Amino acid sequence: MNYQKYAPGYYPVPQGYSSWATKDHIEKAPQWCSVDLRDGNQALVVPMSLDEKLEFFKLLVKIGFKQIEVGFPAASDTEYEFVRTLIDNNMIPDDVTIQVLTQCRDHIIRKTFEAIEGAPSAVVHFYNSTSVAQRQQVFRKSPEEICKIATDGAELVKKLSQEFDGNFRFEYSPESFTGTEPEYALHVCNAVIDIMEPTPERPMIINLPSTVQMSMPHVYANQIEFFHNHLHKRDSVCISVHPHNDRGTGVADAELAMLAGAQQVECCLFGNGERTGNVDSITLAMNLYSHGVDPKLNFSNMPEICEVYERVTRMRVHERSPYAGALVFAAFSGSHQDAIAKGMDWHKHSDDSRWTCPYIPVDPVDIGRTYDADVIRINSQSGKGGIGFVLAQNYGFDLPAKMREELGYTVKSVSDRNHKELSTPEVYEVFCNTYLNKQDPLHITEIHFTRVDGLAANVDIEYNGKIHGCNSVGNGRLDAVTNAIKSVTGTDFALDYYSEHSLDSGSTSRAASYISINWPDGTTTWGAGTDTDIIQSGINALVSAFNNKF
Ligand SMILES: CC(=O)SCCNC(=O)CCNC(=O)[C@H](O)C(C)(C)COP(=O)(O)OP(=O)(O)OC[C@H]1O[C@@H](n2cnc3c(N)ncnc32)[C@H](O)[C@@H]1OP(=O)(O)O
Ligand SMILES: CC(C)C(=O)C(=O)O
Ligand SMILES: [Mg+2]
Repeated sequence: MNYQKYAPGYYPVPQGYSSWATKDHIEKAPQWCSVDLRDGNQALVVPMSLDEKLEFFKLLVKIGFKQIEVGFPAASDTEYEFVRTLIDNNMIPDDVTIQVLTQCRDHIIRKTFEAIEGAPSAVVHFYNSTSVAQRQQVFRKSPEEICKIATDGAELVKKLSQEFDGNFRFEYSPESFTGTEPEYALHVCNAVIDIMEPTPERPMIINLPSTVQMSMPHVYANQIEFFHNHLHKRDSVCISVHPHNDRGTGVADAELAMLAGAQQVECCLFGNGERTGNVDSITLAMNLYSHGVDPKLNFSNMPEICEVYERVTRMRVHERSPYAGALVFAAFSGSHQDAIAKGMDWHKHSDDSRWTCPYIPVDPVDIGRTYDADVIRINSQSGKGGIGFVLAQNYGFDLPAKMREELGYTVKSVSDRNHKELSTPEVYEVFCNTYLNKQDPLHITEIHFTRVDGLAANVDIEYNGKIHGCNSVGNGRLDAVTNAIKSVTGTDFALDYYSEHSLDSGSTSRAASYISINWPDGTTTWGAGTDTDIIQSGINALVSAFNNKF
């Protein structure tokens, strides 16, 4: 790889434009502008059909976008028809403004106005490339000639906005801004502002795209602050950013730019868009949300958003896509699971309403995900805490700590041996097969208790296929049965641990019991039992613990 072939292609602003760096918090949501239906759409292998665009538009409205770039009407019949369909069928809610993109070329601008004629509220977004590379290689024009493309475009947009019926506002982008000298880009933008004559009542948008991301995010933020300080009619101009993600820092670009004075962010769901995509609206909004700032977008039904997005764009939401991916709340590793299970429990019983659960930046339930299916996932990296959590959450078994540890190793080894994740029912199956109500080689077929001095038990025990009748005594029922088992089997062991809890609520509730017994050779075995009768549940646990020795 010949790194000498490359050099930085960006143009930093002079020193003195980084006061944004003293801020560590974004205080309010920006004006969001979805560019899913334009920048996102133009990057798809198969652009969306009219019906797909309509469905996506409705999804964006439902999420709460108030400004939606709906297309590039001059690009194709579908794009044009889509815009006309929205307008002609009154499908644009009163509080939503549509936006359309056009190059600064006469026939394309005219076609764009035909597409939006009669729109209740529309932003005409016109652009031309200003970068050094495009001036040299694509347009082969001087800086002033390139500036004239912008100002001619602005003149025509302004003229047609007075000729066509509709309520129009304007956005201008010096496209390839990040490859443009900031002073020159500022000169072009100010020339456009001077023509459009925005007012505080009818502001225009100056969009500073990182068309191709070329620098680290702080360089971009400095550029935004430079514009914030030097744009004409600043009180009548909304600074917008439109970060792409070539260097993988689109979110950082947008966030630092907001600190530096950007008021609008153009973005796409799941970071769809040209090449590596546009900045991801979900990450940006949820980053605000997770800091306690109202993002003004609603992602409470993330599974539905993923489903519609994947179907209409034919793209895939990556498993690690922030906040939305299938695995972003999943913890496989033992120490994470342990901390999460304890954190969840702490939150259940704490008065502190703020979410601080370890390893999970937002409560999955807030965005329509579930704890059991999404959070604790079991494989060979898992630990007793997580495995215990899965059993407790889904089946109500609250295992004693030592037993949980033993089950943990058993479950891990099954996953390791089979080289696969274990589903919740599979974890339960391992628990049942290993501990629950085990009947072999010993099984109690009949049992009667009578109270004398202490407790007497008359027990029929099937052991290794043979039935043995036995009378025994003890200081309680479990003790009497323990003595009967010892006498029939000729073994010696000591009851070490016993606990029980109810499994379900109501009159027919079952009890779950856990018993460990110590053996003369120093080993310990565990068993679990269930029954509607609490005594029988304890006996089942005892028998299981006994059987686990053999
Ligand atoms: C960074 C971005 O995302 S910008 C948006 C990009 N999106 C798209 O291009 C999708 C939609 N585009 C299209 O469907 C087509 O490109 C159309 C319909 C707009 C135009 O189509 P065509 O005229 O056939 O082709 P094309 O786009 O290649 O035109 C290139 C010409 O436009 C000029 N041009 C390109 N962009 C601009 C602009 N913003 N302003 C003025 N002129 C421009 C080029 O210099 C070139 O000029 P030339 O004919 O003198 O060589
Ligand atoms: C049209 C412009 C804003 C664009 O998409 C870009 O520069 O990335
Ligand atoms: Mg773009």
